[in-house]
Amino acid sequence: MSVIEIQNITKDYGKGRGVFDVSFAVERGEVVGFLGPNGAGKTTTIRQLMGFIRPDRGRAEVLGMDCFAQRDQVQARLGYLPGEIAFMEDMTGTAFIRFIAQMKGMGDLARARQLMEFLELDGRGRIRRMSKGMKQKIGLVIAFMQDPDVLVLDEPTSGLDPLMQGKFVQLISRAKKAGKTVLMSSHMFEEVEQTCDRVVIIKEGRVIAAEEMQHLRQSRTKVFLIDFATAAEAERFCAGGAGRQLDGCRVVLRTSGRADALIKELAGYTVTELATRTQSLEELFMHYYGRGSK
Ligand SMILES: Nc1ncnc2c1ncn2[C@@H]1O[C@H](COP(=O)(O)OP(=O)(O)OP(=O)(O)O)[C@@H](O)[C@H]1O
Repeated sequence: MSVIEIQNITKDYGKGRGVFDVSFAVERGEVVGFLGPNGAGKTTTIRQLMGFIRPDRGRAEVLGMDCFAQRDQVQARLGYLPGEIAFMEDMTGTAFIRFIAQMKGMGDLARARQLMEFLELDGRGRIRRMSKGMKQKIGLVIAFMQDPDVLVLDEPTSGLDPLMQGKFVQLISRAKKAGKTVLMSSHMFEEVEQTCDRVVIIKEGRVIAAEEMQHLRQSRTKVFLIDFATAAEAERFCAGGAGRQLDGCRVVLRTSGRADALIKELAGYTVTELATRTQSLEELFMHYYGRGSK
């Protein structure tokens, strides 16, 4: 049985807004990225998973529990980071974390303290005066402090600086090693690439692709920039195969093949410069986002 199971959920807000017939599952120990452009339906899907809203049709389950009918149990078992966190602004960060821990029936705050230290969060000030990044750290401490088996994170690194984004990646890696199950929505391609086993891509309320990260990595094309000693050599190379573009003494080659064949072919030429660039994950996703819904 999958840890998270979403079956054909539809939440129709009218005028084509909402989510439609969304299905996917997350297995135990898997880290899945939930990606899509603004307004695609990521938060709407996650809110149904948390039991905050009831699907018009379909069913969402976590650990075998119905997310709406058994929402109290589901919410108690999940580590959840909302996209927009509602804080008690007059409390200090530490007091708020303590308050949530009490509500969750947690006696031991050692893990919360460790997380605050790891994220370099000084929780003494009032939340009202905190930056977005500091508030996000509070949200992360709350999501992780119970050491939950399942984590659902909506835009976890929004507002975090690159150093803290790196720390977040470490948090996820540790969670994965400990066998936790993670679903996270994100706009940050780099962190998704570093953390996720699989991605589910949603566009205009519908899932348009679900891919293994390994497969995505392999399907990225490489771009080689090859400078030849003479334009004649560049022309000769260019005529030798597909995907080659001539620019004076330079040839731009796009390929998803291995570099080995290219290197062997180039041995017959005088190459003055060779540079390579891999298509970024962002470019690859743009290809999906740009594609029409199925
Ligand atoms: N309560 C609501 N009433 C009406 N429309 C809504 C409601 N909640 C969301 N929507 C609409 O549903 C669509 C999906 O919104 P959602 O917040 O799920 O997108 P998202 O993928 O999380 O986007 P973002 O990355 O911008 O947060 C949007 O068009 C949004 O305006």
